[in-house]
Amino acid sequence: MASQETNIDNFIVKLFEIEAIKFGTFKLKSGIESPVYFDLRVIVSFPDVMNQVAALMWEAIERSGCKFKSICGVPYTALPIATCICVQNNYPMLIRRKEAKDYGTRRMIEGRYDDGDICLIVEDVVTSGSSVRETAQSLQAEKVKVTDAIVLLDREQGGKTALEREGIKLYSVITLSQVLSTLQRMNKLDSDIVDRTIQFIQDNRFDGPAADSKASNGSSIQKVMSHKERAVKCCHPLVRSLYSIMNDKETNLCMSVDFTSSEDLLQLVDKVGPHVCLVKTHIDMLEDFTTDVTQQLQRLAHKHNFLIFEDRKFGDIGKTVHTQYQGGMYKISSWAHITNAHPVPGPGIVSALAEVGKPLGRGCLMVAEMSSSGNLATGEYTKAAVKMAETNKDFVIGFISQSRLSADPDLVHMTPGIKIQMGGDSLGQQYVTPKMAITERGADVIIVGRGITGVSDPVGAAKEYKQAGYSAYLNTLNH
Ligand SMILES: O=c1ccn([C@@H]2O[C@H](COP(=O)(O)O)[C@@H](O)[C@H]2O)c(=O)[nH]1
Repeated sequence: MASQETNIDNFIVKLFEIEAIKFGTFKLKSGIESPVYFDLRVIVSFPDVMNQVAALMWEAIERSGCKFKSICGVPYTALPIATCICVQNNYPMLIRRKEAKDYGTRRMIEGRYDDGDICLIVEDVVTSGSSVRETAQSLQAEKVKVTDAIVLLDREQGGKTALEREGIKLYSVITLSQVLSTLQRMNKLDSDIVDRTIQFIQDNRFDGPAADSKASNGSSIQKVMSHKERAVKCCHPLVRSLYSIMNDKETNLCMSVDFTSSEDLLQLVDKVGPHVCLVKTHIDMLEDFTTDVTQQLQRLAHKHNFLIFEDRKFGDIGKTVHTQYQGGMYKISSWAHITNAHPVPGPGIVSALAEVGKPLGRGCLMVAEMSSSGNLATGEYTKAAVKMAETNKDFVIGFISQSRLSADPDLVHMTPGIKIQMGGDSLGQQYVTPKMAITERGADVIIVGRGITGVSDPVGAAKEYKQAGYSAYLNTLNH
């Protein structure tokens, strides 16, 4: 059976082959010249592609966990897509007119609905989000609520953030970064076209800084608090230490040092230590682990003033994680200031880890969202992770996330999947730039692995990430 990733790869190639995705020079409605163009109108001529689009969009809808009574496609390209989804899954559909009729009911929304019904919007491509917004406004004018929208392709030019600010959560089946990385991997695109397209997207965004955005719980983030303020005002002593380090060293960079040799790990940490606020380990990757490694790591943390984060991603029942955190070969709680946990087993995981970590002043991050393509940490699952964090702030200090999930300044948002160049790897990792993670997605800390460890000059790269991350943070303060 083909994996979901292979399915998506094949689907992207198919869209390219039928010229629903084109590269070249295209004049957009706005007059801007774009190196990429999506013409999803052609898919109506390919019933197999229509079926696949409807199936992939339905899978994404189910994964999101969003609740709705009816479905409305944004006219015109998404109308047949919405029709297929509704017919295949037995959901009622609503149609939005673009112009009111000048006879009869003059209604802008056709179909049966009641006040307060929730309608899911379906769209083919999102750029700024304006077409989804217009459709939402027409529905809302008829007292139909809109809380979620699903798009086949997100061009990643800020539509998602802009819609979320207005209370509409946007889910996508594929993103432009995924299209670029798949086509490049399949030798369908040259790297200069990929680079030109990435540059175009970065230069033509429609959203503002995270400071104006809304958190998923609906509350506005009033003002971005500086690291200096958070070093004093945050409740958890570990969070205050982290912000104090970030303020003193002028860095929001966490290096992920995913090595198999202790010597390589310690040597690099000694060199890069001055530029980071955190060092993240996967200690079980080491082939030659001894307790000396964690002792040396602690010595380096002291020497260069950074905290240690063991990316253990605990995910079992309370009793098991209690023993794993405290004991075993690695004795994680004895040396790692921070660790993390999946919310999947339920709140018992937090209580168990807290029993071990709280007396030692340790902190835990909930893995609320992931960077890998097709991951399942979305929708209701993410919301449950946020709730677990917000109700356990004496031990849970924040999230591993891809977006700003809580307006509470006590909770730190750390974002992995960061590279200077957007794109991905061949195993599903997806990258955004430091600037995008901080200014648009609201990250407090950026986590960089191979962007530093996989290049010939890791110290130079660390300095570059430090500078990009910190200037993006300063930018959020100025807005
Ligand atoms: O959603 C997640 C959660 C954790 N990670 C971890 O971060 C680093 C990223 O490494 P790169 O080399 O920068 O891709 C790695 O240790 C992952 O296990 C993540 O990438 N995404």
